[in-house]
Amino acid sequence: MRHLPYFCRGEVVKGFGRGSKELGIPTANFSEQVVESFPSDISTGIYYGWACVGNGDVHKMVLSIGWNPFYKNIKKSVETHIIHTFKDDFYGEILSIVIIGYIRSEKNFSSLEALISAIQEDIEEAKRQLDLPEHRKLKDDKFFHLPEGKPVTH
Ligand SMILES: Cc1cc2nc3c(=O)[nH]c(=O)nc-3n(C[C@H](O)[C@H](O)[C@H](O)COP(=O)(O)O)c2cc1C
Ligand SMILES: Nc1ncnc2c1ncn2[C@@H]1O[C@H](COP(=O)(O)OP(=O)(O)O)[C@@H](O)[C@H]1O
Ligand SMILES: [Mg+2]
Repeated sequence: MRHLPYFCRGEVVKGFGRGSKELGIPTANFSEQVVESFPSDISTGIYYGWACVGNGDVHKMVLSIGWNPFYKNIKKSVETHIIHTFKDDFYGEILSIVIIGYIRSEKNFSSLEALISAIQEDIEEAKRQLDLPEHRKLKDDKFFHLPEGKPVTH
């Protein structure tokens, strides 16, 4: 797919607060400025890749780009669920990600449970894909070791 792998860094901002509360799956949302900096022709949908908060460890992640049709958002969002348990929230911190592969398009669902189980399947698919040697190597990319504080995309 075009644009992949895509490296991106930006501040974590507040969303609608649904991820943790309604879905039990928190997503770190990028600011509008970062969302607008994405290539306009990048497909909306669900992706997998690697992510790190500040200078922390690099973890597996799943990412959603789009309008969340289940919730009919008006603004496009780019949200990362990091496959790791954090002790605290990290609003205001710099999140660095590399988007590696596409999983599926965004969908509407007939129930919250159906949305949650689709996301859980995405997480399992991401875990499997990211164990492949060609995907694992991006975990060690120098991008993750550059000094933070430059919320610049490239
Ligand atoms: C892996 C993954 C897959 C998702 N798939 C869909 C989807 O197919 N349809 C949809 O409406 N929202 C989807 N979402 C987005 C959730 O609806 C969204 O993360 C949730 O509403 C939390 O939003 P918030 O950060 O504003 O609280 C997905 C999110 C993730 C992390
Ligand atoms: N594993 C995780 N992945 C993503 N965000 C996490 C994780 N653990 C804790 N968080 C925190 O939860 C927040 C996201 O929760 P969420 O309910 O989606 O709220 P919001 O709607 O404000 O994005 C993130 O901004 C981050 O501070
Ligand atoms: Mg969120």
